[in-house]
Amino acid sequence: VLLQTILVGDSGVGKTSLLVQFDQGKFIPGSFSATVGIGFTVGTVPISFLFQIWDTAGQERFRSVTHAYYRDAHALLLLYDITSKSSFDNIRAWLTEIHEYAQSDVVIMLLGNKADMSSERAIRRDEGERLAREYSVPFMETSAKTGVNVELAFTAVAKELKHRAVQHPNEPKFQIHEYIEAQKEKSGCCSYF
Ligand SMILES: Nc1nc2c(ncn2[C@@H]2O[C@H](COP(=O)(O)OP(=O)(O)OP(=O)(O)O)[C@@H](O)[C@H]2O)c(=O)[nH]1
Repeated sequence: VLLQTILVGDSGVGKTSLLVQFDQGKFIPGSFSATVGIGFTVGTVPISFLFQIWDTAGQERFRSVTHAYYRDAHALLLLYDITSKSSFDNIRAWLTEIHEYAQSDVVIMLLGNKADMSSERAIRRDEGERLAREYSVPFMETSAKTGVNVELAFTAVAKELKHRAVQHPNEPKFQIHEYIEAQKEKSGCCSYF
């Protein structure tokens, strides 16, 4: 099964960095040149599902190019930057676009990236949580720099997709929210913030 996950969000929120951190376990500082068209990388996740990951360009002028890719996506990681109010405000616009172009059963997760930059924080954690609750999507803060919650974000999405794919009628439904909360407690993630 090939699972396509797309990272979506404004330019500079850290989509490419998050992908590199997940795929290679490292942070390469400095700016990547803005992704032109569609960046592409393949990574494996612990549950050995092949993930096909699209890293979409956040820049307005590339949007028409990316619409076509929403249709085939199984999951969307929607990113904002916790130091950028505009990237947070634009999440609603991204969600509108997602609802317009993506499959109705697409798995969506909201991520507040750059959680390591606490001194420049512009969006409180509970603001992210509230927005996520409003749209009934799971949420966590991540850092492509320190790696906090990066593995968890991708793993939770992969598990959700796997359970959907192999769901037996009598099996209890996978609860992505509960899974994330349990993992967060285990890793003590939240003391980072
Ligand atoms: N401190 C910190 N910096 C980050 C983090 N993630 C990304 N950055 C930095 O933010 C800048 C933008 O990151 P990119 O990964 O290029 O962002 P992008 O969303 O892929 O941007 P586009 O390709 O333009 O859409 C770079 O300078 C990164 O080094 C993070 O978690 N913490």
